[in-house]
Amino acid sequence: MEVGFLGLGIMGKAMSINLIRSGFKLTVWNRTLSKCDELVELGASIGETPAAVVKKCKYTIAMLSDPSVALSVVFDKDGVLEQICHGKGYIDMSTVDADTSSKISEAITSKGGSFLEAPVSGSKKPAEDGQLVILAAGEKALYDEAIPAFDIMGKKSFFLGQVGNGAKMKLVVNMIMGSMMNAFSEGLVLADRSGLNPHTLLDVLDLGGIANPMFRLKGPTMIQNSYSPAFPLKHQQKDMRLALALGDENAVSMPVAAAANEAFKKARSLGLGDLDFSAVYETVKTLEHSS
Ligand SMILES: NC(=O)C1=CN([C@@H]2O[C@H](COP(=O)(O)OP(=O)(O)OC[C@H]3O[C@@H](n4cnc5c(N)ncnc54)[C@H](OP(=O)(O)O)[C@@H]3O)[C@@H](O)[C@H]2O)C=CC1
Ligand SMILES: O=CC(=O)O
Repeated sequence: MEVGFLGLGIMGKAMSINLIRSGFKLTVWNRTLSKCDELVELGASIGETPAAVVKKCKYTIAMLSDPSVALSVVFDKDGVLEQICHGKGYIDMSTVDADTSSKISEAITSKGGSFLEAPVSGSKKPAEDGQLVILAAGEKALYDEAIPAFDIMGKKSFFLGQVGNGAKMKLVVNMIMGSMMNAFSEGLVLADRSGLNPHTLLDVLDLGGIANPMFRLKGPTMIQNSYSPAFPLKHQQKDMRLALALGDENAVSMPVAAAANEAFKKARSLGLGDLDFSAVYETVKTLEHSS
C-alpha cells in the first residue's frame, strides 16, 4: 500500500525516513524539491504536487508549518482536495488550531474522503527516534488504519474523539512548554546575575521535583548560547498565539502565557525566528540588560 507524505521539514523528514526504513512505500512532496533527495535515495517516489501524491496513495500524511500552509496545501490549485475521494484518507499532523482542522475536515469529508488530525508532541530527536506522542482526533476508522504508521513514528497514540480535540490538546501542551521555557530562561539569567554558576543550577534542578527532559536537553546549549533549531522559535510563537486565541474563546485568563508570547514575539522581531525556541533566552537576557 502506498502512503503519501507532504512536508519534509525538520519533523516531516525524520518521520518519513522512519516510515520508509520500516518498509512503508512512500510517495513524498515538498515545496522545496531538493528536500526530497534523501527520501528518494532511501526508495521513496516523488509526487509533483500534493494532488499527485493523493491520487497515488491510500492515505496521505501532512507535516506543514502553520494553519495558512495547511489550508493552502489542501485548497489551492494542485492541492489535496483535487484528488481526495471515497476510500482515501488525509492525516494532518501539523500543529494548527481547531478551526483550521475543522475546515480541512469538512472539505475532505464533503468529497467522500476521511480525515484525521494528528499533531505530535516531541521534537526533532523524538521524531528521529520514533518516540513522538500522537494526539489524534477525527475519523476512528482512519486512525485504526494508520496505527501501524503511528507505531513507527511514535511511542504512544491517543485517540481524542472529534476533530479539534487533537489540535486543542497540542496547543495546551505547547502553551505550557512555551511558558516553562520563559521561566527557565529567567531563572538562568537570575542565577548568572546573582553570581551563581548556571551549570550548578541545572544540576540542582535535575535532582528536584521540577526536573524534566526539556531543562536537561536545552539547559547546557542555552548556557553556550547555541540554538541550532530542533523546534523553530517561529513555530513556538505560532502555538502561543493559537493557544491564547483558544483562551480568548473560552474566557480563560492566561497572563503567564501572554507574557511568554510577548517574549517569543520580541525574539522573532530580533530575527531569531528560525533558531530553536530556546533562543528566547537571548530576549530575556536583553530585557534584563536594558532595565
Ligand atoms: N520541530 C519540532 O520540534 C516540532 C514541530 N511541530 C509542528 O510540526 C510542524 C512542522 O514543524 P517543523 O518540521 O519543525 O517545521 P519546518 O519549518 O522545518 O518545516 C515546515 C514544512 O512546511 C513547508 N512549508 C512552509 N511554507 C510552505 C508553503 N507556503 N507551501 C508549502 N509548504 C510550505 C516547508 O517546506 P519547505 O521545505 O519548502 O520550506 C516544510 O516542509 C509545525 O506545525 C510545527 O509547529 C510539532 C512538534 C515538534
Ligand atoms: O511542538 C513542539 C514539541 O516539542 O512538541
